[in-house]
Amino acid sequence: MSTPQPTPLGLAPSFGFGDRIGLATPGHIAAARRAGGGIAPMFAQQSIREMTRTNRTPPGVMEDAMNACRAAGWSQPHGADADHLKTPADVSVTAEAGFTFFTIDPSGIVDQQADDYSEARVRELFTEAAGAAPWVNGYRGKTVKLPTGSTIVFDEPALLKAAVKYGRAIEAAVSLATTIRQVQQAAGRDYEIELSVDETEQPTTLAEHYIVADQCLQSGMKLVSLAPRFIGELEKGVDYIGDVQALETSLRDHAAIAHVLGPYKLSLHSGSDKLSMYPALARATGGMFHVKTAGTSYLEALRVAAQEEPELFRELCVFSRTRYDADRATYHVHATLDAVPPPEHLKSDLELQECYLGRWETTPQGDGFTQAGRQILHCTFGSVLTDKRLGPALRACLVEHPAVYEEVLAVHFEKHLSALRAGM
Ligand SMILES: O=C(O)[C@@H](O)[C@@H](O)[C@H](O)C(=O)CO
Repeated sequence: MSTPQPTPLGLAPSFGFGDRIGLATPGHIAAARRAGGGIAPMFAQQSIREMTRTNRTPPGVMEDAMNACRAAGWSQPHGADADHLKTPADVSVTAEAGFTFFTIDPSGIVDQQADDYSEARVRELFTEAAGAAPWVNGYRGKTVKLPTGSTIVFDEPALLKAAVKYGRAIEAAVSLATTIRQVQQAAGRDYEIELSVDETEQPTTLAEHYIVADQCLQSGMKLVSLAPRFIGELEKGVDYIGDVQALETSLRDHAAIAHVLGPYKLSLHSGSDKLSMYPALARATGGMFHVKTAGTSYLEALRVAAQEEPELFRELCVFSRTRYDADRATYHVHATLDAVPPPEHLKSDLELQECYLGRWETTPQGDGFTQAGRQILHCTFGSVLTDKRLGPALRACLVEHPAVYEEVLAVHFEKHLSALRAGM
């Protein structure tokens, strides 16, 4: 059977295999096959931010994924995620390339300081924000009792803060969704939308989630998935940091909102390596989840270099340290350079690999990653891949050892998918 074009996956449990280099899809397919189905894959997934950093294009990302799918004889439904879209131009180039899952990211317009303002300051700012939030009166004094037993109270402070924090962001998201609808309808192509508000400093409250989703749905947005900022720390390249039991309780409340208003899926961004929370996510959502990963496939590419060309890996670690403080700017990470020994202090190649990539614990909920080393390598992917010597050298290493890259990815992502299935 031939490989189908990407298609909307609807409410099926789904998993995004972001590939920043363009050589990871064979390993992603191997993992999906070993895990035994039940979770629909998105092999083509890149954000505009990633493609800018790696000098790749939407058509190139799509071509790399589709070529690998055809070569592997992939014949099942699969999606394609145009990730973190902010402008109509982002929509045009990704829609034209055949993406079908459009992730709208209004985080640049969200007032990130809103959670720190005093009530007086919020009232002051609301006078300017009110125009973008005509919906405030519609919620005033309302309460919503969720099937979980939690109650959302739309009191004045919550409403005014939501208006200040998300008013303009909701407007921008609705506008971009309209562009997506117009572009796809004109081309006669189906599509689905995710709204990503995960990249905020503070967790998304239940009231904020309810208002943002309700307003987007009332606008006619084809919302299939929403990514709130969950409680705890969901940092790049490392496992979940926080109380997983408390997280599961919170996930149940967010999932209840998605069920009452939608239904739509809850989406986990920065999903790489968060295996300790995967069963909770699957349980709390009743399987109505999307998990998005990308950095971990890049880190596993570095693992191939560590195993097959240790001198190259050592050079990549040294170079990445010089770029980390600049490249970390748009990512949620805590690592600092002094948190991990410089490579010159780690004479053994194995010690260097374990220190910068971590050892996989024996259990799927591996928590033995070396957090700082992984975050330094994770955030500097763009600098490495566009470096005139190191980028081609890493690609050449992967091209020379395709079976090794495929196997490390298959093992790595089978554990990811098995941890999700443990909660289904
Ligand atoms: O790094 C990026 O720009 C994206 O891959 C991520 O932000 C993506 O949305 C994600 O959460 C994958 O971990």
